[in-house]
Amino acid sequence: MSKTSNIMRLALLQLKGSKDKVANVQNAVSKIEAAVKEHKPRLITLPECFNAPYGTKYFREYSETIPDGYTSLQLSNLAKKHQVYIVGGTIPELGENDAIYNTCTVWSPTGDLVAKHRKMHLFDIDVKGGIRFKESETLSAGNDFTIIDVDGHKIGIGICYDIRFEEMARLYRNAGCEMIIYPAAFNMTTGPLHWELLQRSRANDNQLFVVTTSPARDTSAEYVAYGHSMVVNPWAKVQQSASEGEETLVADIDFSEVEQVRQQIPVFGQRRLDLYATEKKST
Ligand SMILES: NC(=O)CC(=O)C(=O)O
Repeated sequence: MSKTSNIMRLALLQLKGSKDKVANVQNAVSKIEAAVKEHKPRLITLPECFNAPYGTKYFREYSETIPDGYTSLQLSNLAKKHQVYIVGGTIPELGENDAIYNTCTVWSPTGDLVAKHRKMHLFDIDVKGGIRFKESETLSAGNDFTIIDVDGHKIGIGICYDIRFEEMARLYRNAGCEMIIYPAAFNMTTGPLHWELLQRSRANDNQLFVVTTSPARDTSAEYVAYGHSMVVNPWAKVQQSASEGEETLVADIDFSEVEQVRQQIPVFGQRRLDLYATEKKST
């Protein structure tokens, strides 16, 4: 698709969550409706695990099939009704052979499912005195990279822990991406340490926009999300950041900044590919 404009308005919906799936989805519906009415975004992003509690004991219980499950149908209808792209955060997906995935769905303005990204790197950490989490107890990992085209701009999709793996972001850059969107739920241990650092690092490594959308922070929840949904520009500057609560962050993206930084700091062409390379293995 050829580039129709360098300017794109995003709405990042930092949403509260609960153990009530229907209430979670209906909250997303109302916030999407409000964002469209007030801001007319081209693309809307939702948080990781926005329709369910973020916890290994909940994933199977809250899982649903894609694209015919309840949450998918709601997002598809909204995308078509408002003629907007929706990067639908993530939901627990019931996949083939009864496997469960942490999956991001992307809906076009015609309501079609144009991409489905399954979290490639499962969040398995054990920080002493901090947090222990082991997605691999119940989830399977995805094996595919996901790139969408919005108005001629290639956008990579990753999910939360995927942001820690610079090879993935580099491969998106190598494929021509100007932005990477990560629905993500960092926590109160790793959030203060790494949330902004990782986004600015991936943006700087690859001279592209990095966009993250977190759940709102709920200190009564079993998993307390960090919040601070963010847009980082290709200069690795934080363009905009939400706070901790439920919030809609509206950002006007100027993709011409990507070319500007790449021309002024031309690291991509200066790589010593005679000595090293970042390569995608065929699966
Ligand atoms: N929750 C995640 O997938 C990742 C995370 O919180 C971290 O990397 O820290």
